[in-house]
Amino acid sequence: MESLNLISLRATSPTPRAAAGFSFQQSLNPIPKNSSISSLMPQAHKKNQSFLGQISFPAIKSQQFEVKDGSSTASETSVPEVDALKIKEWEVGMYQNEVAASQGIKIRRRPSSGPPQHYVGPFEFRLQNEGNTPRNILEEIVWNKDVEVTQMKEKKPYAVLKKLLDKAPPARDFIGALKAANARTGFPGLIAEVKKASPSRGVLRENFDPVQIAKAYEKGGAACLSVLTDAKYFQGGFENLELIRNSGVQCPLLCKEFVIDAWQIYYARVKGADAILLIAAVLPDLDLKYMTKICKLFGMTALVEVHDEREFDRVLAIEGIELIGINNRNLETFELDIANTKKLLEGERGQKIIEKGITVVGESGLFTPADIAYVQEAGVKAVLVGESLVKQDDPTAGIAQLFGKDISL
Ligand SMILES: O=C(O)c1ccccc1NCC(=O)[C@H](O)[C@H](O)COP(=O)(O)O
Repeated sequence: MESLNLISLRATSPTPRAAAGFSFQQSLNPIPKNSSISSLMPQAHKKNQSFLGQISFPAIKSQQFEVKDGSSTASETSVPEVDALKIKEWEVGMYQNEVAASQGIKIRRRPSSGPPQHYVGPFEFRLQNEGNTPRNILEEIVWNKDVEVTQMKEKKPYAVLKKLLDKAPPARDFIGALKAANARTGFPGLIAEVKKASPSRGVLRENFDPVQIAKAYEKGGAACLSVLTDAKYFQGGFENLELIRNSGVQCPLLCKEFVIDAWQIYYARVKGADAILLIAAVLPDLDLKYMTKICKLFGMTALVEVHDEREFDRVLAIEGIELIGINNRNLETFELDIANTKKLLEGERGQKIIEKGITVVGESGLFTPADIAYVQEAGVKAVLVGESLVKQDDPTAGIAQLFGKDISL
């Protein structure tokens, strides 16, 4: 039975929908042109489409991205907000969860039991139950991101970003930089992470100057940099990405975000990102395909992250993916095991990677030259390293220590 816990009681803000979060109408991902919603449904779910028949999809305020002859446009349609429409939005949100679940994705994109907040006069109550309580940290991050992106999109809609895109400097070749570093040093190309804190480790560096750290990494021989842009859980920000981009640092930059909406790719590009992280544990195949295409359109690289065999197989089946990260950290439990990289690259999967010419990045938990040698032996051509470098007083020296050699030369 559902437990009824009063977990918050506060005056409502002037914009209760935004304060409550989980407002779905602006957070629907754009649906590729010429796709009907039923064509996006897995077969197993097609029989269960009672609510779909009643939804007029064009009527939902949505932002649709169109790709035509290599050019991109975004359009917005508005309709009056009515209660019935809100109910439909919930149904669509739940449907997204269903599609994801059918692909083995355990992370729910948003709460499945309806809006968690209930308004009684000026007060707000939350009824806690399994459907509206995140099951793990990754799910919590994703649900919060949904609210955050909805609010950011209101401030900077596609039309605004499109104009800013034209002014952004061209994207740098992320994979090219990794390959060149690998060829030059004989070690995996290094993506060094500019990260102040993380949910699993807390604050990693009190005295955190993103530009100083980025310059130290570049000096130490990093091929590329990864910049955390999430503020709530990692104490990062898009301002860090922008500051580093404008500081004269030449390394291509990865926007380390929790992407749930194509709008975030536009925003990252405007802020100077050359690459962006797409997490297979969060994004269904259709999103991965679609977002990868948007990245290509912008000259950006998608780093598609997997943690287990199922995610790896899904991603290997998608055409056009050139960079795959194997995360040694389970983002639901925080468990770290660098043997995960080896396990996933053994046998047929490793063979497929070679045949398809995909570059693999070993991610997380790399602290010593032996760790680097271990994942290199497993088949990676690049590594993504955060904690062991960012904690060093001198991150330049930290890189030489990590590789057991000065790789800047
Ligand atoms: O690190 C976390 O606590 C975490 C929690 C939830 C989602 C993502 C998380 N980390 C992202 C990463 O995997 C790392 O930042 C990255 O791979 C570098 O790892 P490390 O070298 O171990 O800092």
